[in-house]
Amino acid sequence: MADQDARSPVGIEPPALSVLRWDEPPGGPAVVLLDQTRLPSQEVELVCGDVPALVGAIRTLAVRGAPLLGIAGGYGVALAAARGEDVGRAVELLEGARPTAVNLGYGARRVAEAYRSAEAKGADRERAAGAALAEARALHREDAAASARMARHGSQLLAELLPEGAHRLLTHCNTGALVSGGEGTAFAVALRAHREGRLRQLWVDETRPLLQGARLTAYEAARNGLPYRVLTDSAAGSLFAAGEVDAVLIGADRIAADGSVANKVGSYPLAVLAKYHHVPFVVVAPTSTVDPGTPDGAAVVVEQRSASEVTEFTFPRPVPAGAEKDGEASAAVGAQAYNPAFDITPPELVTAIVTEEGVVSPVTGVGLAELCARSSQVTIS
Ligand SMILES: CSC[C@@H](O)[C@@H](O)C(=O)COP(=O)(O)O
Repeated sequence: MADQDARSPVGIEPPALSVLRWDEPPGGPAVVLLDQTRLPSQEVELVCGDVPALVGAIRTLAVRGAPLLGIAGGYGVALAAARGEDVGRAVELLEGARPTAVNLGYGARRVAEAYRSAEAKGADRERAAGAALAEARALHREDAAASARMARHGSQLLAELLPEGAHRLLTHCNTGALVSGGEGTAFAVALRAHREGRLRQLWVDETRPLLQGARLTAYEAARNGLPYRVLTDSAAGSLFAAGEVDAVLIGADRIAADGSVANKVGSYPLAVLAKYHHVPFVVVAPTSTVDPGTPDGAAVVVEQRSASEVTEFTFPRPVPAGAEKDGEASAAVGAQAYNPAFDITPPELVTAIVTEEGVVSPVTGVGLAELCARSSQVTIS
C-alpha cells in the first residue's frame, strides 16, 4: 500500500498551537481556548470569563482530552478565585462537567488545595487567588514537560518492540498538542518517531461520532508534516488483516489501579484486534491519569453522551444535552442511540503503558504502583 507523502519535510516545525491560555483583559480575567469544535476549518478562540462558561466549553468539547482537561480544571478554579467566588463550588462544577477523565478533577482539586493552603497561612483573598493561578501555571508547565518525557520513553519502547524498519502506527481519537500543555501523549510519540525518521505511516482512525481523529489528529499530522491517512473506524480490522499495522498507540482518560484503561470509545476493539494479530497495543498517558482510587475497569464511570451525536450529523459542533437540535438526520426519525464516550480495555490486552516516569509492562518488569510512587502527580481523591 502506497504511503501518503509527508506534507512538509522533517525538521521544519510549525509554530506551537495556542490551545489554552490565561488572559487578563480589561473586562476581567479569562481562560482563552482554541475552540476545538471549529477545527479544522476555523481556528477560533473562545473566551471563558467565568466557571459556567468554561464548564459549557468542556461539555461541548471545545476543550477536551484528559491532560488538557486537567489544565482547564486548574485554570477554572484560578478563575473562580480571581473573581472572589467559592472555590469549592468551582471544583464541583468543573469536576462534574465530564466524569471519565480523571485529570479534570485532579487539576481542579490541586489548584483549590493551593488556594486553601495560602489562605490557611494567612493570605488574603487576592494573594490566595495569586497562589491558585501560580499552581495552575505550574500544572500547565509540568504537563508540557511530562509530554516530552513520554515521547522519549515511548519512542525508545517502539524501537525495542519494532527493531526493523520504519513504523506504521495506528492511533485513535486525538492525543496531540490539542490535549496538552506540550505535544501530547500518544501523538507525541508518533511525532518523535517521525522526527527521528522512523515513522512510515500514521493511520488515523476517524473516531466516530465526533471525529476527533479525522478533524483533529489529521489537522495536527498535516501541520507537522507526518505521513498519515484517515480511515473509518470500521476499516481498522481489514488494515490489521493486511499486515499494515506495526503498533497501536492510544492515550487514556483514566487508568484504574489494576491497569484497565478507559479511553475514547473504539479503543477496546482495537486492543482485541491487536491481540489477535500479535501487534503491540501501547497506551501513553501521564501518571496524573492513573487513579489508584478506581480499583478496576468496572468501577470507571463512562460518560454517556447525547443520542443526537449519533442520530444527526452535528458536525462540526456537538449539540449540548437539552439544546435545540440543528443537525441533519443520520438515522431514522425517532431512533434511540447508544453513545458511550469511552470504553474500557482490560490490562491483559495492553502491551505497555508509557508514562513520564517510565514504562509499565511485563517486559520492563515495572508495575503501575511503582511508577506512581515516583510521581508527585498521582490523583489525590
Ligand atoms: C491524551 S488524550 C487521551 C484521551 O483523553 C483521548 O484519547 C480521548 O479519549 C479524548 O476524548 P474526548 O471525548 O475527545 O475528550
